This record gives sequence, C-alpha cells and structure tokens, in this order.
Amino acid sequence: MASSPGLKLREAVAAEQPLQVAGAINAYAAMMAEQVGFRALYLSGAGVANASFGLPDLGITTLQDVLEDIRRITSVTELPLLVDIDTGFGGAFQISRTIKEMQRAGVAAVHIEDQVSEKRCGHRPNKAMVSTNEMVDRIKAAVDAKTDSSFVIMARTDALAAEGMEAAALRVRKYVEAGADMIFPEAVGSLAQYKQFAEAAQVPILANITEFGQTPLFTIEQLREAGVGLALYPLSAFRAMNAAALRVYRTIREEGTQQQVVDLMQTRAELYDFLHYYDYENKLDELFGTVKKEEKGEG
Ligand SMILES: C[C@](O)(C(=O)O)[C@H](CC(=O)O)C(=O)O
Ligand SMILES: [Mg+2]
Repeated sequence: MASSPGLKLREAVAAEQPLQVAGAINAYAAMMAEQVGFRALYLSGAGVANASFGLPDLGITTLQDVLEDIRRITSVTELPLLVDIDTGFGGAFQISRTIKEMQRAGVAAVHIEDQVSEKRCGHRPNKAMVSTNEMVDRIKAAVDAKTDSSFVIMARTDALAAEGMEAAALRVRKYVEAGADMIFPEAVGSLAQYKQFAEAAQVPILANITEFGQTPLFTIEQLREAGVGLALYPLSAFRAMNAAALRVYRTIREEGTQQQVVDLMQTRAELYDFLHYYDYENKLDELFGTVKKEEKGEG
C-alpha cells in the first residue's frame, strides 16, 4: 500500500486549507464528488440513518449498518473517507471493535462524540453530554485500537450549546491530551468561536457547515481566516437530491408525465460517464466479443 487512508487524509489536510470534505450518501455520490475534484469524503451518521434506513438521527443505527455503507463507498473511490461513528456504538471494548472494523474497511478517520448514547442531531436542542472523564475514556479506547498510527481519531464535542465556550474549550484540551488527532466542535455559531476552538485544540479543527442548523454557511475564505482545518458539507447533496426527487414524484403523479422535470435530471450519458460505463462495455467486448461473433457465425 503506497499510502494508508489515514495518511492520505492527513496529506490532504496539509495541502488544502481548509480541506473541503464532501458528504457522500452512497457509492455513486462518492464517485461524483471524487470526479469533480474533492480530496476527501464523509459518511454521515444522519445520512446512514435517514437514507439507508428511513430512520431519524437518534443513535438507532448500529456499527454493522454503517459498515455496510462504508464498504460500498471505499470499494469505488481512492479518496480518504471520514466516518461519523456517533458515540462509538457502546462501551470501551465496543469502541475498540468499531475502530478496528473501520480500519479494516478502508476508512481514513472517524469522529466520536461526547453526547450520551441516546444522542441527537448536533443542531437540535436538549442534547445531554457525558462527563469529560467518560469522553476521555472513549478517546483512550479509540486511540488504543489503532493498528495504523496514521488513522485519524477526531473527537467531536457537542458541549458548546449546553456548557458554553469556556467549558467546551476545556473539554477540547482534555480530548487532545487523551490522543485525539483532530477536533470537531459542533453547532458553532460564530467565526470568533472557531478561532477560540482552534486556539484551544492546536490540532486541525473541523467546521460542520450543515444547512438549516446553528452554524451560518460560512465561506471557505472565512473559515481559513478563522483557523479551521476542515470544512464539512455532510448532507448538502443529499438534501438537494431529496428536493429534486420530491418534485419529480409529485410532477409525475399530478401531471401524468415527467416532461416538465426532465431538466432536473442527470442524463443517461452523464450517469454513464461518472460510472465509467463504457470501460465495462469495452471490457465485455474484449473478453467475449469474438465468441459472440463466432456464435453468430460471423467469426
Ligand atoms: C454531521 C452530522 O453529525 C451527520 O450525521 O451528518 C449531523 C448533520 C446534520 O444533522 O445536519 C449533525 O450535525 O449532527
Ligand atoms: Mg451525525
């Protein structure tokens, strides 16, 4: 292996500041994101729950559920993948197992958070936190389970909303001391707060630029200025896909034809392009083309 997934992510973080990380809801979305030039991908916990299982993002999906989506993505892209493992799916030994399985599946990085296991979306009210010590134990268990030292453990803190800036920054320092390689401060409301988190962390921090939440849609220049290392767009394409799909379903149902919404659609040619469809067809011809001709009496 020329470069491990973790190393690739670290190189990308060093090369692009902040590194734009594209949420990919499935394998085909990952291929599109890669081909338009993103250097890192993200598998959202909310995305796995919503899209793959039709469930809300409330800690209902399991390690195996997430792994299934991961394998589909890592089998079609060379890009490093950051994965949302929520609270790690259990106690210390389960967290250890989660980290080992992630590495086996070709993941570059995970983020593990300090909410209680009955977690909520980070941009919803009434989140409950575990103590700093309990989160430190989660991080220690995760770091200890690394078989590749370049694999990235990112600690997410949801503490800003419940405990305020000072307490959240203190948690961040403790999480880095415990071995977190990167920090994800969740539901941040201002660039000044990002600056404070970056200052406290002294390791790359991630800005979650998710729509319809607590964080304004800061630009990449603003985030660079604030000392942010990674900019995440976890569900942007997914939300757009959903809106387009809904329009298409409604139109077909109401108008009895899709004629008015064809412009919303990716064409067959574009689809085949992203899939490298013609390479597959050529391979078929190369392998079996002559046999078929012989069968037809043409060979
Ligand atoms: C990043 C996140 O954890 C996710 O699962 O994608 C969500 C995103 C969202 O709900 O907008 C979160 O911020 O909690
Ligand atoms: Mg999540």
